Amino acid sequence: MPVGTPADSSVRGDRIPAGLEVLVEVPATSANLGAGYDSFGMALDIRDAVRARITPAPIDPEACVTVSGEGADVLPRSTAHLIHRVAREVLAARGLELGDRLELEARNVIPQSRGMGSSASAVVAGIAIADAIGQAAGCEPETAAGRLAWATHFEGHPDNAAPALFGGVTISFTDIGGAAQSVSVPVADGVRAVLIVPETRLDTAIARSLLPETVPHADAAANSAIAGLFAYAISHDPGMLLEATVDRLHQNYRRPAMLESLERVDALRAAGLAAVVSGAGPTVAVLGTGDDLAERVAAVLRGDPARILATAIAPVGVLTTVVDES
Ligand SMILES: Nc1ncnc2c1ncn2[C@@H]1O[C@H](COP(=O)(O)OP(=O)(O)OP(=O)(O)O)[C@@H](O)[C@H]1O
Ligand SMILES: N[C@@H](CCO)C(=O)O
Repeated sequence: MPVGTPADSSVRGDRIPAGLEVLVEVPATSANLGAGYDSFGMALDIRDAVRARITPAPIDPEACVTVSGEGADVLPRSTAHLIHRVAREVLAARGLELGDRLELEARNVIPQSRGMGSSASAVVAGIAIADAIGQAAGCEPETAAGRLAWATHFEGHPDNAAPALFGGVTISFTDIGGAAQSVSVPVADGVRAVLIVPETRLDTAIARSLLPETVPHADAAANSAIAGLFAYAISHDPGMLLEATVDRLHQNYRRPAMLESLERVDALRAAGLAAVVSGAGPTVAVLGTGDDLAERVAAVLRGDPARILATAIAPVGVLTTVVDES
């Protein structure tokens, strides 16, 4: 877990300006992208927005978060809310205690528990809010590596967090020192994504519990070749994306938990479209080119009730605006 260093060791909560307002906008993400289990990810042009405010006086810790849109009926309104919890923990590591003065207003559009990185987006929002508050209190900005380390600490794996932080298509890995790192891969002109989002939800923890402890060596070897091919196809030759998105590590093991999603993947791939399970599912992502990609997907899935969302790959990750420095 990273521990940010205050620029001045006397930095404490009383240095946080009352009235400070920060707006963060975080993209949805699609992880794995076929062969890149727990590694590949891409940012999507769909964003949750969170406004954070430092109140002049302490507020009720049971009612310090408002939520509209996705999850409004289930997410906590208290300091137990994921974004609140992340922001407080990151600030505490910098010696900054908020003392019940952080108010959040979340406007959510990213579908939750569907494989579109909603939890990573919430974690990244908390990290970005903490960083902006920390800087207003005199701390150094968090480094890119520090942000990714924090996100990995909360998420357990960096594949969704990296594109939510940095945008585009990312390849995350653990470096030889044991730290999460990521690199950005250029995306060839015209590559876009179509998401097929069902009403059903699947908890990532449940999807992960279906994976075996070990896989056959032949599968690992084939998967590593395809993972390398993906980096080439997405950046240089999108015509190879169908070949470059074959997975042998996770999708089939998870089939029992999302039969319809895997049927969609099979049907789309049989029609020549590069379809994969998005993250831990049950959303399906299709990568390809052409203005008519969504129509081609819809033609294969005719009569399917799942929502079809056409989106660009977002070139930038989380956006932070200090609205009022007070
Ligand atoms: N905007 C949000 N604000 C607060 N908590 C959230 C938010 N979005 C997601 N969460 C929390 O994360 C949980 C969903 O996480 P989960 O990892 O199961 O799915 P996901 O992140 O949408 O999918 P995936 O990781 O496969 O892309 C929600 O049940 C909720 O607890
Ligand atoms: N790589 C992760 C993404 C979802 O968090 C998984 O497939 O479980």
